[in-house]
Amino acid sequence: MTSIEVAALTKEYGSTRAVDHLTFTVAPGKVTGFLGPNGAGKSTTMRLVLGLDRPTSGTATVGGRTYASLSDPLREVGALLDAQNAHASRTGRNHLRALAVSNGLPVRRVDEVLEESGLASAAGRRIKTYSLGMRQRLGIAAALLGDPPVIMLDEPSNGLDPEGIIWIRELLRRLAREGRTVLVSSHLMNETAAFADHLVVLGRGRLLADTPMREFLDEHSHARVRVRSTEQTRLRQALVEQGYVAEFAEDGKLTVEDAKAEDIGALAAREGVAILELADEQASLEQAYLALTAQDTEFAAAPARP
Ligand SMILES: Nc1ncnc2c1ncn2[C@@H]1O[C@H](COP(=O)(O)OP(=O)(O)OP(=O)(O)O)[C@@H](O)[C@H]1O
Repeated sequence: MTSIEVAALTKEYGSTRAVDHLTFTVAPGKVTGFLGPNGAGKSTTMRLVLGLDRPTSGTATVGGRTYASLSDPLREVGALLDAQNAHASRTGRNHLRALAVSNGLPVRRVDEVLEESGLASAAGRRIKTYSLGMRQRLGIAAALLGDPPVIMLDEPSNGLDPEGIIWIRELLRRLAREGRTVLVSSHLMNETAAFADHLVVLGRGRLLADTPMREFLDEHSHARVRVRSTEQTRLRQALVEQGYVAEFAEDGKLTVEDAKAEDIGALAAREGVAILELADEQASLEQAYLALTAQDTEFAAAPARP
């Protein structure tokens, strides 16, 4: 079982600290979602794990060894960093064949991964005719070529259509079930929640969260009720008196935090207020994530002037 270990990792580009004293471990048998806004340092961290860049300080290792010291790297770590860097005038199949041959991998793997990534029928076409989604699939096929126990994918859903997004989700789940170590970056919380067992969140190069997905969900998505009645102001008053936080939404409905529909319905009945609409709602996970990273977004839009 092979983990990815990042320890006190720091990378500076001139005066920019892209990765700031980062420590976390990516465990086998799980999909770990690597989240953070643009510029948070996700790609830099992955590049450092792959030895494509040298850390300013700290270490990034796979199974206790640096990538550069692995004797058979493609059999140990499969990675998708930039799907655009394949040789555009080659066919998809030839691109994978060249990779297999130069890395001493069995050529039969080429057809297996083409099949697995849904590219079999396009394998004879030149990569320059591929859509962005097909290039992503080709990049993922290349990452799987050596049948590695560790897989790192940087924004693999980029350019994929809804069918492709479901495919990647299922692929990631399967790779984790097979006991592999799977690290997948994204800047979308809801997308990540659909496949990740564990979350590592970065903001401006720093670690903001390293937590099981379940715990993040329990902690950050709370129950809330939306209610519309014949007497909204009176209902709100009654709710506030009972200790609820109840605010008017733009559509005139009341939003009651940390509440259940059945309790609010019962309270309205006691007050003699007629309910017109009543629904349980989960606060958006995306909002919790945005709140977590709000201070650390490099390219946040300036707030609108009133
Ligand atoms: N080669 C480089 N030279 C100078 N600065 C760099 C270099 N690579 C990354 N950076 C800077 O380091 C910071 C982290 O970038 P990085 O690409 O790792 O973030 P990211 O989380 O992957 O974001 P994105 O989702 O936009 O790819 C950014 O401020 C970026 O501008």
